Amino acid sequence: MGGLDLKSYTFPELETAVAELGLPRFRAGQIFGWLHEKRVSTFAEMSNLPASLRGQLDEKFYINAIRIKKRLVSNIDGTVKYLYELRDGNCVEAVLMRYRHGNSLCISTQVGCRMGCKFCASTLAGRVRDLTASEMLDEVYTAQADSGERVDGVVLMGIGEPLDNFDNVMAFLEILSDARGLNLSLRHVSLSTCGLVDRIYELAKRKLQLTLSVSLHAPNDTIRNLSMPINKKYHIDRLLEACRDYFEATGRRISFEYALIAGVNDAPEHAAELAARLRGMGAHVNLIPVNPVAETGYRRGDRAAIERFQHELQRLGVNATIRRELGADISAACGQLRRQDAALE
Ligand SMILES: C[S@@+](CC[C@H](N)C(=O)[O-])C[C@H]1O[C@@H](n2cnc3c(N)ncnc32)[C@H](O)[C@@H]1O
Ligand code: SF4
Repeated sequence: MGGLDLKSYTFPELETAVAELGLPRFRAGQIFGWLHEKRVSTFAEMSNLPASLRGQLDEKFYINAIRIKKRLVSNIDGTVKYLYELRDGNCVEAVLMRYRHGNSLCISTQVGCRMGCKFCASTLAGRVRDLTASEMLDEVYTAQADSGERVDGVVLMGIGEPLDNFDNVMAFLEILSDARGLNLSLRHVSLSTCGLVDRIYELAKRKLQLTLSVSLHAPNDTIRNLSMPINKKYHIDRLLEACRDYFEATGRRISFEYALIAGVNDAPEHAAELAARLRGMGAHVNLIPVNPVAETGYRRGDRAAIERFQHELQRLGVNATIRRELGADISAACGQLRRQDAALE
């Protein structure tokens, strides 16, 4: 087995690799199909390739695979949380959610996270490494194979900051949406970021059809500085400027995530401040009652406070919804994912 990760190659990269091996171009299509349509795990299974070529591939490349180390199923709503073990023994989590309009998989993009948001379990032990494109693809392929159901949408909202792993995430999206593979339209993909401004400009240039979600969680710098260290580098005004640029460049509306923390950011005046900042952006605000993480000490307000916040935003002309909670009994909600099984720690 070779040392190069063939499943992470985009189709054009695979065409180049095939040319370098002195092979005819059509081999690239065959190999890509085996990896991303039929999703085989060994070169031996690529039955329409000559044995000599399979041997050649095996010498130079490997086919990534991940293993389900643990699967938890919610008794409330059937949500499934997977603890996946990667080739090097590191673990990440993914969550399969079933909605009326189809199945959505929330995937991890890094082993851990270095962004340090105070309310988030994924960052508690820092960042170990980025995930490769093939590992992100395998989160999807493995959930599909295990559940026997198609994944209709993917959200990059698990462990990690996707824009801190930019190149691998871009390769992942290219392969995921390739018609020769899973062929999942980027219109069914949401990428969530804590707000890496430079990368938002970079992403805008690509004009992808995905939905960008920005984790805002505060109406001003004073509050945001307390819980999100990234805000010290990119203040809210700079972040929202990048969001406006993104909207203009792509025509895609941005969704803002706002986790309501009791007594911190959930007063009606915070809603008014938020509405004033988002005016004219066609923005959608997703309100999330902050999820409990033992180490954080943050608590959510009661339902009435959350609804009051939503109504205030709506009254001021900002579209706002309250996120439906899935998998509450298996710690599968936003910010509760870890790179180790909490029960095993
Ligand atoms: C875990 S992050 C991963 C994606 C990216 N790093 C980000 O921050 O947007 C996904 C979403 O969960 C939110 N989140 C983190 N901890 C949370 C908590 N305890 N309660 C509710 N949402 C939380 C994040 O702010 C973000 O909107
Ligand atoms: S909320 Fe996102 S960026 Fe912040 S620590 Fe968690 S995973 Fe990282």
